[in-house]
Amino acid sequence: MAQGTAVFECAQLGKKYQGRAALKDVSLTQRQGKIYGLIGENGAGKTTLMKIIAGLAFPTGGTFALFGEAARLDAARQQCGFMIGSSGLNASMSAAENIELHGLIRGLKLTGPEVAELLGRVGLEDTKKKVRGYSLGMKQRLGIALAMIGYPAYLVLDEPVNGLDPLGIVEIRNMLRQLCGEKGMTILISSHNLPELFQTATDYILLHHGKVLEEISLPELEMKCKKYARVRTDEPERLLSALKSAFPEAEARQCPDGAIHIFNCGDRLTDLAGLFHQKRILIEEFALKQDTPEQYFLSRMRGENNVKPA
Ligand SMILES: Nc1ncnc2c1ncn2[C@@H]1O[C@H](COP(=O)(O)OP(=O)(O)OP(=O)(O)O)[C@@H](O)[C@H]1O
Repeated sequence: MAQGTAVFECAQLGKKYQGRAALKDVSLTQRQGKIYGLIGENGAGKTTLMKIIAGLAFPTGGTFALFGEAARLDAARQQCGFMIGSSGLNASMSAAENIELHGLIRGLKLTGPEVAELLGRVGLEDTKKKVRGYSLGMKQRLGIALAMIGYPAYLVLDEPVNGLDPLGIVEIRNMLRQLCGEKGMTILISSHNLPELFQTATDYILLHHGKVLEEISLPELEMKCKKYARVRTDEPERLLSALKSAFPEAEARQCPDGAIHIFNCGDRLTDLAGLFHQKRILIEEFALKQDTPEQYFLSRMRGENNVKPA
């Protein structure tokens, strides 16, 4: 599959449960070879979107396609691997037996070395131990291995690092990035572990109350997380006007608490302070700040807007 080909596309996708909207007008395109981080608060609609992709829930509005196929979705799903909710582990079987069984369900008769390779990728030993004796982290690793059977072109993982210890999280992150590079897989991951997700995903989708609030690539996110000046004044219009003439490249964002965040002013903070002094604009707060990706998404969810200097 060519780099950049659309793996998943949806338009105005909606889902209502008993009349209550879980997804509203979601339009997205996910392209081959990228790792998408799906972010959102509890109840934002992340699992619902993944379930629709997997065929475990049905949309009540809109359209979607997998690998360009909107009609024969079952066939398209043969190229996908899913870990959503309880991953269908058989507690009375070993990890290898679980993989063999799920392989057969998917029409694949896996060889011993293929099973061992999958177990190795997720850091599980090929023991006879039954899954019922596994820790949460081991079950999680096995769930990821089951989704990876046959190395699908599109891997959808709901909270894959949930229950893993810090070392396990790093191992799974490295493994997913390796798979993406080595096999050209496209991966969709939801996670509440944002610092971890920011080290894994190449692109981010922010869901909020069932809507896509933002789609952003890692370089764009890094740009958004650059340094800014936080200024508070009771003369915001005069400040924005002075800013426009002296710093046309500056971008100002008004926060709900009344403060103005000024981006693209680089290292010219002293010039900025000098400008406000010269224009006799009373400044109550003036500080140099830098958002983390987490703070950036939180501020988006709180509804902070960009305002152009007037
Ligand atoms: N089977 C269902 N029946 C009724 N309502 C549901 C069902 N599944 C989800 N919902 C509702 O749909 C909304 C979105 O839920 P969803 O599980 O998709 O969110 P989420 O972003 O995955 O949340 P979390 O981070 O808590 O897993 C929530 O309000 C939830 O209560």
